[in-house]
Amino acid sequence: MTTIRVETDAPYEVHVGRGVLVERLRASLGDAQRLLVVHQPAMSRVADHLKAELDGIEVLLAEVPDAEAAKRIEVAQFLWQIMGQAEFTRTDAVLGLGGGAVTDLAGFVAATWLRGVRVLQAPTSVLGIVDAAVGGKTGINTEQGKNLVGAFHHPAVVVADLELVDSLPRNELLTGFAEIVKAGFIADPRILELLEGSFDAATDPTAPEFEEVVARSIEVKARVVANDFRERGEREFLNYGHTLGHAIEHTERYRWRHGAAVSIGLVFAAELSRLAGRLPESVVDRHRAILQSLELPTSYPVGRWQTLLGTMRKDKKARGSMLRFVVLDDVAKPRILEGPDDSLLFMAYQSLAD
Ligand SMILES: NC(=O)c1ccc[n+]([C@@H]2O[C@H](COP(=O)([O-])OP(=O)(O)OC[C@H]3O[C@@H](n4cnc5c(N)ncnc54)[C@H](O)[C@@H]3O)[C@@H](O)[C@H]2O)c1
Ligand SMILES: O=C(O)C(=O)C[C@@H](O)[C@H](O)[C@H](O)COP(=O)(O)O
Ligand SMILES: [Zn+2]
Repeated sequence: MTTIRVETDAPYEVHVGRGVLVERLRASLGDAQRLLVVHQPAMSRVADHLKAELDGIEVLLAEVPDAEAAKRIEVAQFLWQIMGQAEFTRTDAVLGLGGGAVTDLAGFVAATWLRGVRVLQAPTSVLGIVDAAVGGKTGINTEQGKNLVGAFHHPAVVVADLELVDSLPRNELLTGFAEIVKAGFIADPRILELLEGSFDAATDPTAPEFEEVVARSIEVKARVVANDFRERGEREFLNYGHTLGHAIEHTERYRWRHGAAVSIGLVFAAELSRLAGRLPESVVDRHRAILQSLELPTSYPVGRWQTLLGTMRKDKKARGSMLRFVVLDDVAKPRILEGPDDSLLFMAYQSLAD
């Protein structure tokens, strides 16, 4: 088992290993008398197993709709209702069991119930393990956009049991790699070398290369959120590729996976960096080559620019009417580009055409 400590004002550990779920969760329950397990349909058998194993505590199971359909106020309301009926108190705890959509939702419900109860995160997708479950950003979507309502709320522990990843479909596993590629370009070039060295090994959950890219990505995230939990500076770099990525998810009515939209967003941000005179073309090409080797999309139909631009104006990095983007000066040299000309943005968008 690998353990990575996140040194925030309320430090916690991220455990990654096989068969570690029950034991690590049990060790982190503290004095909770009730545990609300918020899980995706794909995790219902694991949730039943947890209920049987965690004796001495009342375990409430709440299955929520799959993927982004869970990140809605109606689903949060359903969970608040269960907690109210169970007389859930401040010593009780919530567990997010599933992909990033569920860890975001469970974290949000824990952050808001009684103004904050403990949340334990058990991510089961690659994306959830390397990114969503770590760092304490929680939230839900609204009609207007992605993650527009949420709270910063540290998890008490993150337990990533790689045995659960065995059932993750291959395409879902690969979309999670968009965030791994992001971590490589903003902070850790070794991740990119490992991916380029052998895509097969790096994406095989039983291979040491997979464990290394996963651990390195978590370490990138842990370092950044320890320095800047509330995103007043450096944490914005974790949003590389997300300004357009989130707008695509919204425009596509959340039928796209986050990782697929971020993949296109990464190419857009790299092209914007190049057009702004910062990044050599070779590094932009490297983005495309790595993402395409992972079977992730790197192009997007032209003709949706005005809708996407309107949605990007609601991005959390915007200040008033000024759009702000994470760009690169080089690999591992992220910067903020403030208020680029619409014409520059449009040129970057046009470069996404097939
Ligand atoms: N809070 C953060 O810092 C942060 C970071 C990155 C992404 N996110 C959010 O995470 C979400 C994306 O996460 P995701 O890609 O995991 O999507 P997801 O949670 O929708 O999961 C993707 C699919 O995989 C299935 N699945 C998950 N684990 C499985 C398993 N072990 N076996 C079989 N099926 C499994 C799910 O049921 C779903 O159908 C987005 O909402 C995104 O905004 C949040
Ligand atoms: O943890 C962060 O900070 C990130 O930006 C990580 C992103 O991968 C993640 O998708 C996050 O949910 C985006 O946050 P948002 O603030 O842009 O909604
Ligand atoms: Zn993301």
